[in-house]
Amino acid sequence: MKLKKLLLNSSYKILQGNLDIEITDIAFDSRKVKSGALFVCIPGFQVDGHDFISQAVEKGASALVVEKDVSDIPEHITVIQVDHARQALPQLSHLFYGRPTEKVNLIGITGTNGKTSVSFLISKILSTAGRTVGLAGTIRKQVGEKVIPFHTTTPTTPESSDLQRLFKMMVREGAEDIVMEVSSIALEQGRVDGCRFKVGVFTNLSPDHLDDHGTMENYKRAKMKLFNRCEYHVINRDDKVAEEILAMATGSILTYGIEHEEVDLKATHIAINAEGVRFTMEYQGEKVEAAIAIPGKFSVYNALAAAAACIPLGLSLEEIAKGLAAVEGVRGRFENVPIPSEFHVIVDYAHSPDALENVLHTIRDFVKGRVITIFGCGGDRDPSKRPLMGKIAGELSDLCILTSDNPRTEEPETILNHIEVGIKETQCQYVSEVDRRKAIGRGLQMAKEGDVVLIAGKGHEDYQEVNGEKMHFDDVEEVKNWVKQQENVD
Ligand SMILES: CC(=O)N[C@H]1[C@@H](OP(=O)(O)OP(=O)(O)OC[C@H]2O[C@@H](n3ccc(=O)[nH]c3=O)[C@H](O)[C@@H]2O)O[C@H](CO)[C@@H](O)[C@@H]1O[C@H](C)C(=O)N[C@@H](C)C(=O)N[C@H](CCC(=O)O)C(=O)O
Ligand SMILES: Nc1ncnc2c1ncn2[C@@H]1O[C@H](COP(=O)(O)OP(=O)(O)OP(=O)(O)O)[C@@H](O)[C@H]1O
Ligand SMILES: N[C@H](CCC[C@H](N)C(=O)O)C(=O)O
Ligand SMILES: [Mg+2]
Repeated sequence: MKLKKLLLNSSYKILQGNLDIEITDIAFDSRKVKSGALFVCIPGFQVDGHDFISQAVEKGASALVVEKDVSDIPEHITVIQVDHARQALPQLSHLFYGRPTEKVNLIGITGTNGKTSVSFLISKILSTAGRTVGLAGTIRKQVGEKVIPFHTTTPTTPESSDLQRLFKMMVREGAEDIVMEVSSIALEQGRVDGCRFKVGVFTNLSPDHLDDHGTMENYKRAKMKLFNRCEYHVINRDDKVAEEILAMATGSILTYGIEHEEVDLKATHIAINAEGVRFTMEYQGEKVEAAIAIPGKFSVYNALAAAAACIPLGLSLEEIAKGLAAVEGVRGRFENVPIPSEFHVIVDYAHSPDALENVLHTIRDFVKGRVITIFGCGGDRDPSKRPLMGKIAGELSDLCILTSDNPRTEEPETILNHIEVGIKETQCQYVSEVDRRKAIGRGLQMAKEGDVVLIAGKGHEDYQEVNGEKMHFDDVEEVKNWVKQQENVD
């Protein structure tokens, strides 16, 4: 595509060269530049893309988008200057990849907890109804049955040009609907600018990512950015910030909830047990029985969010209930690990105070024996959540084992000390064991008939990140290995 066409909707200054050149690719990482590419220089949090111009040129870039003044660029390279390179990238990419989001129903989910779960539920409902669905989120990116390979460091919501490329690929593979998680960081950085959403879903808001956003107010404002670019807004009206979102919503509104009197989609007659939840879905006077094989009140909320998102896509309540019934669970989300023992083991991705509290309440509702919680908190992430999670785990468990969860560049012991501050406010017995494998072994060893062992924080993750290195580690696999070891000892 000609550079001139790519710049159609942008304001820019030509520093050198001409716009009548063919662009074959868009890159924001100099290491991935291909011959004929447009290299967009982004000043990042770690390094500055402008410092890698010579590498991009060596690799064959034919044009640059910069926001700073640059010099000594070879004459044959066209250089365009914009105010904000990261903000220019989505618009350029949207045009370069042929406006893919205008060819599908794009459904975006934002909120502190439940994005991955709700996106899986929506995708299951739509695929059960016979539609081809694209899915982009934390666990994987896929279209239909095809998993799209991505580097392990790719964020939940990829950078805008990766995202638009992914959308194009999904459209080519026949996707009619694309369901994606939209993180607050992505909204803040404009990664979804240029996307046209058919439906935007808000699940809930509770403290997390305060290291990135500074205050809850900023965090909330970032989340709200999804709701000025959607045709339909699906809002959890039981959440305390729902009214604020409703007040600024620009499209049609569909609310859901359990407690609030005035919602469009309501769950009543809720029955929760260790296997899952059953409830009645009520919408505009119509009632349908629904069930989903993931326990917890939060599962009812996730099912309602998914159901409400599918209504503007033309699905009936019966089709929605059929899709929910087909859900077999989501990897690492309240995942029951089958073991030949008289106690239960649950692996869950709860890594925020609110998520941990929800999961532990759910377990408390059905546990016959004790609750043994094994968890930690991520390094280089919001330290304010550590004592809060310690307190919640202490209040709702009989025994806690504090351990490592991606310490990254921090000392694992320091993180555990922060968690201890909160757990010490409770009566709960606890031990600290930085080695997660040993911690899991210890928890399982201590478990007796009727107990539930919760291994929280890593869910689907298959690595432990220490000092920039990701080593293979999988909580479910660890439990299975422990079982094998016991069998060998016996
Ligand atoms: C904090 C954050 O948002 N980081 C993202 C951000 O990085 P950055 O701005 O710091 O980039 P940088 O490393 O300083 O590099 C600046 C520029 O120079 C380029 N570069 C760099 C090196 C080089 O040799 N050549 C080169 O051209 C880079 O490609 C980049 O364009 O932009 C990068 C390019 O898109 C992302 O890969 C990176 O995500 C990192 C992997 C990350 O950890 N992100 C997390 C925090 C994240 O986004 N998480 C959210 C939230 C998850 C949740 O909801 O819980 C998510 O959506 O996943
Ligand atoms: N609706 C909900 N409300 C509160 N907690 C929830 C909800 N849904 C799931 N959880 C809890 O939060 C954890 C993370 O859920 P999920 O992965 O769906 O959220 P997410 O928003 O995608 O998280 P991330 O931002 O890390 O990608 C689950 O393992 C569960 O413990
Ligand atoms: N999207 C979250 C995931 C956290 C998962 C937890 N295991 C951790 O490493 O803190 C983040 O990157 O902050
Ligand atoms: Mg997620």
